[in-house]
Amino acid sequence: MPPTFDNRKIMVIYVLGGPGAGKGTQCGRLVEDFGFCHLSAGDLLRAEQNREGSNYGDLIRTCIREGNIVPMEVTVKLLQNAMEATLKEGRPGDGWANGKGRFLVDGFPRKMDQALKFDEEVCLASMVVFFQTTEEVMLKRLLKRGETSGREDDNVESIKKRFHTYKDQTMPVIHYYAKQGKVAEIDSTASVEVVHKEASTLVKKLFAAQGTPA
Ligand SMILES: Nc1ncnc2c1ncn2[C@@H]1O[C@H](COP(=O)(O)OP(=O)(O)O)[C@@H](O)[C@H]1O
Ligand SMILES: O=c1ccn([C@@H]2O[C@H](COP(=O)(O)OP(=O)(O)O)[C@@H](O)[C@H]2O)c(=O)[nH]1
Repeated sequence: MPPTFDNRKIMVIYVLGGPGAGKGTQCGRLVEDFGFCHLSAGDLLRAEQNREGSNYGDLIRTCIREGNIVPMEVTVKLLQNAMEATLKEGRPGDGWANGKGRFLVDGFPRKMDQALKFDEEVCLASMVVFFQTTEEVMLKRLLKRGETSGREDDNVESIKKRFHTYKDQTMPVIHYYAKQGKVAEIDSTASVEVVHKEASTLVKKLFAAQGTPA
């Protein structure tokens, strides 16, 4: 089966990094700069978990609390549906009309099976932006976020499990795309502003290389 989306019309950038590395924050800033559609796999899963009538609520809740990866079929379908809905809506004037669009896919793929399935059945990513910092920094940020996020996984026990899953399952994905020359690494230890400048420069370079207007 050919991929659902045509890479001549769709640009996808994967945004990866450990839990609390700053993926969501930086995606928000890049949306302001470039008008991307920001799709957070974690947010889509949490919305599905809370959707009345969902068959996956309990499965997603348990996986998230335990820091495990939800079976790929669920997440890939949610992303695919969200992309289709966005493209159908269209946002003329923002590079979205006529089935064209650009997406920041945040926190995905975090396991090899997801990466292979999305590449094969949905579309290829142009680049992986990889936010890298220490576990110490991530732990501190997540505990602070946990004071207000209401997230069931922003506690020490779940965070430790998420770190383990990240090293065990997600780092191989980053190595896989690095071998394809697609990974751009950014040290996200610095302030939001400093990290944002670097991320923004990277995206501009990608647009220039692809002949896409910023
Ligand atoms: N560069 C930064 N410096 C300090 N705090 C940050 C920075 N980037 C993000 N944060 C904060 O750290 C927490 C985790 O960031 P978030 O973007 O949610 O990470 P992720 O999506 O990678 O889990 C949030 O509370 C956010 O406000
Ligand atoms: O493709 C994905 C993305 C997220 N998750 C689950 O959602 C949780 C939270 O992910 P999110 O990206 O929202 O937060 P982060 O851990 O990066 O802070 C993860 O620990 C996983 O349990 C998943 O199963 N598959």
